Amino acid sequence: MDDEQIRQLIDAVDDAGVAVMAVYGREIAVTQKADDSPLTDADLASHRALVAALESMEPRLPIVSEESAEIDFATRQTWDRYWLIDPLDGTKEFIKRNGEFTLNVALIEKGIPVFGVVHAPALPEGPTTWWGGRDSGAFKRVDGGVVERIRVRQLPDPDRAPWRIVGSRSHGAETFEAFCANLPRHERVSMGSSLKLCLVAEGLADLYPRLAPTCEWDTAAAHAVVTAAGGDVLNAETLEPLRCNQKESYLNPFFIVCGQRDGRWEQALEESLALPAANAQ
Ligand SMILES: Nc1ncnc2c1ncn2[C@@H]1O[C@H](COP(=O)(O)O)[C@@H](OP(=O)(O)O)[C@H]1O
Ligand SMILES: [Mg+2]
Repeated sequence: MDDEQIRQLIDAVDDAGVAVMAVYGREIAVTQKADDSPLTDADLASHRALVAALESMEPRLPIVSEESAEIDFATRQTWDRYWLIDPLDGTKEFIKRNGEFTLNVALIEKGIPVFGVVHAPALPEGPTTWWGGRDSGAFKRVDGGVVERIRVRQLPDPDRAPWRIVGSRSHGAETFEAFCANLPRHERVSMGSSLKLCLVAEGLADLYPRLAPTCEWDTAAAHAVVTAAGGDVLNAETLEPLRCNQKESYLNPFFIVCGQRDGRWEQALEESLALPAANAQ
């Protein structure tokens, strides 16, 4: 991605954020999808805006969106590069109107999220965008202000500063608790959507254990930001980096997001994965 493409992409996600906020400002009609997850007009408005923008970009690449994902694996396997989007991540938080939802666009190359944009249009500090890629580093901009370079932090000595562990507001509380129970002194932060990965990318959280289901579109864009900021998104069983487009299903394995790589949490992960709740994926 060159600078002009990055600018175009960030503008496209900003514009889709405006479409989402138009729905946020009025009464939100919610329907249930086949898998029982909620869907609003905002998911669809954002999907349409992002797809139209990506289709106008060069080079033209295939697109997988949470709202248009029925593409068989045999076809997807032939793709070297494609866009993977979650038009509205944290739909439950959107409905609760707590601001913790995001728009997500990732560029996937040979299964690896190499560039990502995450946009949170309704945070108290103002509309916020994180982006990053393999060749460019990771950045954040709040409310159209200055662009700030971001970086993960080193896991502190817990006797001096507690580790900061971020978990979902709405999913996987049991396995999150089990993981935390095995850690040294720490504090817990609850957050909706891919904002959890952005907190790690910025060095505002140390670990995000996700020992509960997610899909590839939930994580890919923020995954690219985390790796560009010096962190990792690792399969919780193998500790190998997460990859997209390796199988028919879009489900991610359980994973852990960490800042600067450090083995001090591996024992806690092993112990929490041994629990029945974690094995019932
Ligand atoms: N049983 C399940 N299977 C697959 N994905 C799930 C899931 N339960 C939750 N998720 C994913 O978790 C995301 C929300 O995570 P969090 O609780 O951390 O905000 C949802 O994103 P959407 O809001 O885009 O549907 C959804 O994709
Ligand atoms: Mg999602």
